[in-house]
Amino acid sequence: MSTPDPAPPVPVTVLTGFLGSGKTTLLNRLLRHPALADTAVLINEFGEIGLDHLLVEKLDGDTVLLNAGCLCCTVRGDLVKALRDLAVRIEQGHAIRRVVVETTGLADPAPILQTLMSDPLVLFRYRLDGVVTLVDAATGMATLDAQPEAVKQAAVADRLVLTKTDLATPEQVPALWARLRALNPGAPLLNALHGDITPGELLDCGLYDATRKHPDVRRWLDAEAFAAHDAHAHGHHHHHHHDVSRHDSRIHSFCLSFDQPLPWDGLATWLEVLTMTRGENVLRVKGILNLEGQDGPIAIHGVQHLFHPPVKLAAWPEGDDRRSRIVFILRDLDRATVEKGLTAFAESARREAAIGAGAAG
Ligand SMILES: Nc1nc2c(ncn2[C@@H]2O[C@H](COP(=O)(O)OP(=O)(O)OP(=O)(O)O)[C@@H](O)[C@H]2O)c(=O)[nH]1
Repeated sequence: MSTPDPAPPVPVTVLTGFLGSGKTTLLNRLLRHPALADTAVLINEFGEIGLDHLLVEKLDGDTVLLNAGCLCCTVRGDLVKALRDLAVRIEQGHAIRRVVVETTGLADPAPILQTLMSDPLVLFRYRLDGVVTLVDAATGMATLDAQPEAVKQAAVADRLVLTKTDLATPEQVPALWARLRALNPGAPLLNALHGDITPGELLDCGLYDATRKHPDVRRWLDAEAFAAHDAHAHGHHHHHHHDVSRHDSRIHSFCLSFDQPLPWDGLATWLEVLTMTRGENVLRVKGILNLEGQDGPIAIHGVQHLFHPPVKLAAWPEGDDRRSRIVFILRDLDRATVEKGLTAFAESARREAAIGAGAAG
């Protein structure tokens, strides 16, 4: 008798955005939607008394308050515990099809993402679906100027949502869009007035969904968006060069693509060196790889010094695009340095393999 297949991992959406950017408002609206039936909400509160959980309507046994402050390890410990407890309830037959983690406005999303990549039980039961970052249209510009954490939240997002456009001036919105686009070319820019948004725009943007036939790479890692942004930025170089703020200019978001299959040895060694030496500046890396000696694509995903175990995908993306594409969101590390390092490690691994083959033959 065969054992039944384990339940598919539950998608986790991380909802972030600066203080008062409208996270609770949006979450309340979303939770009313049928697409979010059976969603468990975890709220990571900053401060002694969590008020947000009182504001999340439909509060029931599946809303857990993580009253942990913003110390990274405390947050991680509590989040692991909450996710483990939830996993037990799922096992007992409790219908939970999705998890939303609402972070405090001051939070760095990195430890939350890392939790989803490093705890064995969490890795088994859950998959990161995406990071949704809310930006207040009226105050967003000033917040991005003053708060490096807000810049980081916007840079690592899979979906960017502009809120409170009704309070913004007609000039503020396009200026903010341009700034967010420059920080994070790959994330679709959406609008939510008073939290009103279609769930489909925010959810299911992850890649690790084994149930899909073709991985929806474009939803997960929009390499074309980076190319379009590069072309646009170069065309307008002289116009927006001068108004890039100090925080923004530290962030480098770009996509490298490789036509030839890459040697895993070289790439893995290089990633290890990168995360060991510059881990705190690796805000996010995600990629789909065509590796030498592998038939199918491999997905990689990392945050700071932690990488999710590489995932073998069942098929190449639609259109059979077999190029390796890696998106980098880095601080104080530019494209040229990364490209040079990666290429050098790949070439050296190829040389070693050739020598090894020669010696063997
Ligand atoms: N005018 C306007 N107000 C909004 C909009 N979205 C949210 N708000 C209001 O903005 C305030 C803050 O919204 P919240 O949803 O509490 O924001 P939050 O991000 O959860 O706040 P923190 O938990 O403090 O970080 C509330 O008074 C909302 O009613 C919008 O689109 N337009």
